[in-house]
Formats: sequence, C-alpha cells, structure tokens
Amino acid sequence: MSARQTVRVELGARSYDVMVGEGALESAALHLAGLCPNGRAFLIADRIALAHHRDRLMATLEAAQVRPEIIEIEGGEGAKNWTRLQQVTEALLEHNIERNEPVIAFGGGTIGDLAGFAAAIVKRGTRFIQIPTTLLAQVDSSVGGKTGINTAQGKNLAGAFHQPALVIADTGFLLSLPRRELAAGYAEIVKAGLIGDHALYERLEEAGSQALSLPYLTGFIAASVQFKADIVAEDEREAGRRALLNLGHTFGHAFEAEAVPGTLVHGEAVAAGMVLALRYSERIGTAPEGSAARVARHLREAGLPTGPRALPGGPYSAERLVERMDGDKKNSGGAITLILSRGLGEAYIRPGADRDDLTAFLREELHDR
Ligand SMILES: O=C(O)C(=O)C[C@@H](O)[C@H](O)[C@H](O)COP(=O)(O)O
Repeated sequence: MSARQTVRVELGARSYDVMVGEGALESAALHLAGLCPNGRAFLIADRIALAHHRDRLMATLEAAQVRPEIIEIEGGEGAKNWTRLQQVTEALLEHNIERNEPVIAFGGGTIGDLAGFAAAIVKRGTRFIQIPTTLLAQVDSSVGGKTGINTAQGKNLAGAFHQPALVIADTGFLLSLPRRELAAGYAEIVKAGLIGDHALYERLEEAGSQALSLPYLTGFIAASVQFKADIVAEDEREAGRRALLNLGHTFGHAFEAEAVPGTLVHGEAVAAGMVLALRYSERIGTAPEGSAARVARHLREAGLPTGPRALPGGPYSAERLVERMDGDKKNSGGAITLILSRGLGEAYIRPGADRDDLTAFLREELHDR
C-alpha cells in the first residue's frame, strides 16, 4: 500500500489526474502552476477547512506562484442553493475571471458541487480544480464532474456535468475530520465494493474498524476512485452504467430531502439507502438472503446508521419518501428507477419499480421491524 497514488480519469482531451495520499497537496504545486497561466486562481473555500489548513494551502499556492482570490463560505447542504450560487457566480464575475483561470473548490462535497456548478456556468465554463478535504469528497464527489445544487423539489436537481482539470485528494486533511464525517465518507467506499468490486468489499470487511485509519484509507480511497474513474470514462453523462454509482442514493436522497434540515449527513443517508436497496433486492428475489444483514453489520462497525428508523432527521413517512423518489433524475416513463443488487459486488439498474410495493416495503421498514 503506497503512501501516494495517482488515478487517471480517461476522457480524451479532458482527461485528468486524481492525486491521492498524504502530501498530495505539496506535490501538486507544479501541476497547479501549469493550470493557472495568469498566476491567478479563485478559491471557493469552506470556512472551517480553510481555518484548519490555510498555511499549507497558501504555501503550496505560493510555491506554484498563484495568487488566490478567496471566497469563503459555510459548507454543508445549506451551501447548495440558488442564493449561494448567485453570490459565488457574481463574485467570480466581479473579479473578471477568465475562462482559463481556475475556480478551486476547497472543502467537502457541498463546496465542490456548488463551486463546480458556478465554474460550469460562469462565462459558459471556466477551468475547475477540486481540493476535497473530506473523505466523502475525496472518494466520490470530487471525481466525475457532477456539480449542482438542491432545489425545493429535492437533492441535486439543478446542475451540470463539468469535469475538473485536477483533483488533489490529500489524506492529511482527513486527520482533522470529526469521526461522523469520516464514517459518512466511508459509506461511499463500501458502495464501490458493493456495486462491482467484491474483492474490495471483502478487504473492507477484513479491515473492520481499522478501515478508517489512515494507512488503510489511502489504498481504499485510491481503489474506489479507480473504480469510479473507469465507470466515468465509459459513461461520462450517465446514459447507462454510471447510474450504478447511485446505489443507495435513490432512497438516500429521499431521506435527505425529508430530513429536518441540518440533522442528516449525505453518507449516512446513503448507508441506510444501500441497506434498503439490498433488502428490497432480497424481497424481489434478486439478492441472496442475508446480504443486507451482512452489509448492515459492517456499516454499523464503521459507526453508520443502517436502518431507516435509526436515521437522524426523522420521523419519515413511506408515502412522502416515495413522492420524493418520483422526482429522481434516473426515472423514465413516469416510473421509479432503482439501483438494486444481485449479490455483494453486483449492482444492476432496475427501471419501472412497482410503486405500491415500494411504498409497502418502506412502510414495513419504517414501522414494523
Ligand atoms: O458520480 C456519480 O455518478 C454518482 O452518482 C455518485 C454519487 O455518490 C454522488 O452523490 C452524486 O453526486 C449523486 O448524483 P445524482 O445524480 O444522484 O444527483
């Protein structure tokens, strides 16, 4: 397990590197210099992450001879709204950003989603760099170019595909993360194993609670990023296979949309969503009995909630959750599309879910167990 690894996302002329490991930030200075031809960059930074890591970040930008214009914002789902998008976009325009000058997202997934969306629309697209500081952002949201904000109707319902030119996933940033944030990010690593990498899933189980320690994490982050990079290279705009990366998200996004604001974090919703997807797969006979219980055990070991009744932000109603799922981006022909499982390491796309059965299932999961 090496300390630093680089994963390449192959997208022809828009290919880019994801640099993973401790010290990735410092080692990216030359690369950053090349992406800032005017010696200027626009740093959209999470206030707390910046307070923790300002010295390191500024030293690297200085080494790259890049002068940052800093736009500080509060991270969290509350950042992903129209008002913040307008503020950030107008701030970039007030600085008269040019298209080859990068917007740099520094923070968790919500900052990356917001900053990436602003970069996608300002002057119809400027260069974009991700420096994710949370596990969830390093392992998942900073890679693949999905950007966006939430709307009153639900999660991520306005956005654009806008690939970064570089992702710097420095695992040193993870040392300052609260345990809850770390666990939330871990859910997305488990997701990669469950979708299509059985060997990775088994390694995670073997590592047990050690999986969240830094020496293990670097390898697991790189493995999940590689898994995602291969899917994105094959299906950048989610015309098919990329939808598998949504395992746990159809349920998870519905919980997030219904939760009391500020109480539920994305990775927790995804963890519970994955267990539900497995349980539903067992119910309709595609996944072997016991799959959901096995995954729930592992997720619990990492400190994640796995049942909808234990999920913060409730109580939840089956009918309201299904209404939220009606608005999911994967749906077609007016029917809900789910990402389900044939067993650990084999997810599949199931269009046309039976709405009544889904409601009955959720009612049972929420009340009767
Ligand atoms: O990159 C993808 O594709 C994913 O679906 C990864 C998800 O883990 C991520 O949360 C993504 O932002 C969700 O996308 P959405 O299309 O369901 O909004």
